[in-house]
Amino acid sequence: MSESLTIRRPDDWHVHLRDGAMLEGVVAHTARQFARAIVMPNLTPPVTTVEAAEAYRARILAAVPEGLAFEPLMTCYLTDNTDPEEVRRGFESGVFTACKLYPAGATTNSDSGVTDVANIRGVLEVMAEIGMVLCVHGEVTSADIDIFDREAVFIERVMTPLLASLPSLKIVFEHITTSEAVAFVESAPDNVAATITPQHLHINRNAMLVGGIRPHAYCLPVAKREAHRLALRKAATSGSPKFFLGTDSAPHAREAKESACGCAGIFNAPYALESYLAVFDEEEAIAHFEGFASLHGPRFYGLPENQATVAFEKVDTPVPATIATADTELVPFHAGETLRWRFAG
Ligand SMILES: NC(=O)N[C@@H](CC(=O)O)C(=O)O
Ligand SMILES: [Zn+2]
Ligand SMILES: [Zn+2]
Repeated sequence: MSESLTIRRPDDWHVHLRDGAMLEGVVAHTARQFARAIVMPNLTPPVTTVEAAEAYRARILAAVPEGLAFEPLMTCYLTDNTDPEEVRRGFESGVFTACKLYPAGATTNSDSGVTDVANIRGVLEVMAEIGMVLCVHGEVTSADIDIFDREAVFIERVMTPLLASLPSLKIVFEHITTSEAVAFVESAPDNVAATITPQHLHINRNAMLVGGIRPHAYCLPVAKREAHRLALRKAATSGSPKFFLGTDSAPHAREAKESACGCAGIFNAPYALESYLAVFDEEEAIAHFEGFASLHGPRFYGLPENQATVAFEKVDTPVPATIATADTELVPFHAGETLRWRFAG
């Protein structure tokens, strides 16, 4: 008998499901493992209205294979012109679960993002009043700041002043990649939490740059030095309710990644839970896996825990080199490797 593990069904608190043929090709990977997911709004055009979010939610649900119970939780893409009353209406009608702050120009499809948080002050005040979560891509975009420093500088220039001026706002510092972000979240009050991706627990910047440039290890925020990876592993496996699962699975067609100007994003959805569980196993912290994957997120968002359970078996699980969609192929995270656990559903 192989070793096995059963936990409450997890949720993914940060995922890119895209649209059209890509959505059709990727959504089942997420829906198979996760009960709910916070769906990122960085489509072209971005999801900025209640109406657009309702239509996108319907397209997602239509693409989920029959028999899978999956609830997409929609987010509102904030721009300099977002109307606070649209946000309130979307939250109160149950369409928007959170708002997403992309600093303009920080990442994929962030051109319509926010140029200065002062421009969304009215929106943030309404969010604090109604208890709505702000999801943040935490990187500055100034040309004079080195790409490896952009998260740490964001804490000083944006996060700290924002929290000081609106101390009750619920903030998720997403896909954190630095020890500075870990320390910031640990020392902040309970209304500040962070998501951590599988890739930032597994790889440092060498994985991207040593022995040749590896576009499939490139995402934003970019992987940092080993010391940061170790800080992230410690935080994720600590049992602290401030850290929870958010894959940031971000599929791009193979040819868009393997290019002279390759897109940022790692497609980790197919083996997301196996990838996280490997880390908890290596850190001898399997007892904290359920909290990270299934309990801390709903607690932070004020949503119920899932009732269903999922099981894992400790058996070798080879990850394919590529995964086909209708019109392209995707290279998954861990392509060609063997993971030690298998998600058994
Ligand atoms: N993480 C990434 O590298 N890319 C994401 C955007 C994001 O989450 O920043 C994408 O949409 O491709
Ligand atoms: Zn991001
Ligand atoms: Zn993302």
